[in-house]
Amino acid sequence: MIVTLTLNPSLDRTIDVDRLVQGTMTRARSARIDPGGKGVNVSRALLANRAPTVAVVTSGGADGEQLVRLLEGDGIAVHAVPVAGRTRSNVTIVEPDGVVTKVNEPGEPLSRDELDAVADAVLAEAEGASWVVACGSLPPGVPSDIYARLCEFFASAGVRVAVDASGPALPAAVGAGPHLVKPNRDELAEAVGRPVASVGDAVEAACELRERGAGAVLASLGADGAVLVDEDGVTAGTAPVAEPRSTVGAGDALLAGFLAAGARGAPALAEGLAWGAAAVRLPASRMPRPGDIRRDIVRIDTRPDLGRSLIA
Ligand SMILES: Nc1ncnc2c1ncn2[C@@H]1O[C@H](COP(=O)(O)OP(=O)(O)O)[C@@H](O)[C@H]1O
Ligand SMILES: O=P(O)(O)OC[C@H]1O[C@](O)(COP(=O)(O)O)[C@@H](O)[C@@H]1O
Repeated sequence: MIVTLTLNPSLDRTIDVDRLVQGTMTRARSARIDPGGKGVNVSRALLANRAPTVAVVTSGGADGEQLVRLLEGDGIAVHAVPVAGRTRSNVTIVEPDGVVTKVNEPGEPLSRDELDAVADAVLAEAEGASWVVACGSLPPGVPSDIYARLCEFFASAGVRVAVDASGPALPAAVGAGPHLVKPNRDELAEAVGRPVASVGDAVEAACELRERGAGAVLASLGADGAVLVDEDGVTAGTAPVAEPRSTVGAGDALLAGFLAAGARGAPALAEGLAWGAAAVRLPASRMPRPGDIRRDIVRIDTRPDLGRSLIA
């Protein structure tokens, strides 16, 4: 069982327009609403591929109720923690040439009691779980070490923790020794304080996060695929997509596939890449089902000296 935690879930509103012109009224060609937030997407991808999962989410106001209804309608086991603040909406505007403009609301603050209620929910669901996966931005006012505290708590409980975070929450979590972190290129660069332009830069930065405490680093690199740096060394892979539809949720699908395949080594990386590529071929933040996933396009490099060759 994989328990996901989304402290800042969202209704993901995807709007297709012919052309987005700032400062003008544009009539949309179509629009859709999906349940969102990074942990939510991980659970959505896992469920779509029949991997057992529970999504722990905060839920506030009518939008929070709609989020829970959408998830339950998709058959996802949800542990919703009621909160006073309204659940946010994240808007993605897509133009025919593939240009995507995304505006994410910050979300509403959580009170101390609400954070305690979330902790109790995760604790209850984590009983017997193989992973707790904490993903996404933190609502305003939530301490940036919240994921770190989760890592410390579950380390003593023998439950593995994966973190997909941005900003100060990522280095704080790394220092608490998570089993796995899943930064994208920008998050990796921010965590090490230098650009990550090449795959070699990503490997070097991932090695630094391991030295600082992370057990394994699954670094996603957009169209350049992903690299995995763990106790077995460095593995890199790609899964090219000729006509990307939407990259929203691709990182979450990559993480879900990696976890579903055992979260270690080349086979798990390959599965994550296949799920990530499948998500990119789908519109909005649709998560791939078994029929969407193509494993033949995945290329994995497992040369033993790969790390040195990429960094040199
Ligand atoms: N343009 C693309 N072509 C092919 N695969 C892609 C593309 N964009 C993303 N992916 C896949 O999705 C994964 C996650 O994408 P990325 O943008 O790095 O993460 P995030 O969504 O977390 O920012 C990548 O590792 C890759 O496997
Ligand atoms: O594209 P990614 O990084 O896989 O995640 C997509 C998800 O992240 C979100 O953009 C939220 O991200 P934040 O929590 O960082 O604001 C959601 O709208 C969307 O469901």
